[in-house]
Amino acid sequence: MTRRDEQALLERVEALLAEPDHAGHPLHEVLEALAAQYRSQQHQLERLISISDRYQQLALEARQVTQKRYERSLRRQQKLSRISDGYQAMMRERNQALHQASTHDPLTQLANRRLIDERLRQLEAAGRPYTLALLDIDRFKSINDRHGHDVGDRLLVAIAATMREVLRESDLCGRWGGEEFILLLAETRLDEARRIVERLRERVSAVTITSCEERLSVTLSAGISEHRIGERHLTTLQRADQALLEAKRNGRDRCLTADR
Ligand SMILES: Nc1nc2c(ncn2[C@@H]2O[C@H](COP(=O)(O)OP(=O)(O)OP(=O)(O)O)[C@@H](O)[C@H]2O)c(=O)[nH]1
Repeated sequence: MTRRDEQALLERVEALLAEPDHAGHPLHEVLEALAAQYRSQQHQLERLISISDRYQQLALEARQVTQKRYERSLRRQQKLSRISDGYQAMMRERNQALHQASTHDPLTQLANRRLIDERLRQLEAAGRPYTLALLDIDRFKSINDRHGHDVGDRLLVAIAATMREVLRESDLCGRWGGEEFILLLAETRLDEARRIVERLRERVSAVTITSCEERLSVTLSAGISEHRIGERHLTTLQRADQALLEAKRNGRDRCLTADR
């Protein structure tokens, strides 16, 4: 029976009870008590339902407040983590830039003396074989004197770019001084190093830049030395330097290996 049916039945009972003809009927009193009992129960049930509805409403509101608070705090955390990510990325970039600046030459972007020194020490400590070459641009002063320092700089940058192109990933090329470069060829014997440096010398001599409609190019002299087991890298460097001096004395635009 639905609630509506129950209500209709109760109304019928109450209507019957209200009829004067039924007053004094033996069932009148019992039925009246039953109807009153039913009304009271119905009232209590409605109160319970209303309390339960209010409780559910309160629980729903509490859940919504908690949900909103949670979403607000989540948005705040997401914003904080975006700021922190951005900050970390900026720090990473700055660290990389600092590392690049401390290990590379600002003009040519080649490795600087500090990085080359570090690699030489590492190779020496690890006992790994290597050959190194010192390369010096020939008569570079005359380029600066005739065309100015800026043109000299452009030529240095073009030469450095060619060196990067010619060399293997594993080779390290650095700017050793003003117009002097160094190559560090790990796991490379003297003969192979000589071939590499010769190729580099030819490629550098083909590099040209234009200044006042004049095409400028230069040549390179190089001294090559293979590291000997147990010797300090400074000694290897000194031999390469000697070979470079010899190359200059012998007319430049050439590549000499140190005596073994
Ligand atoms: N443009 C420019 N010139 C530089 C730089 N560093 C050094 N130099 C110049 O390089 C020239 C080197 O001259 P020198 O040492 O006399 O040697 P060179 O004229 O190359 O002659 P050789 O080495 O004997 O063949 C000098 O004029 C320096 O000023 C630089 O960063 N930029």
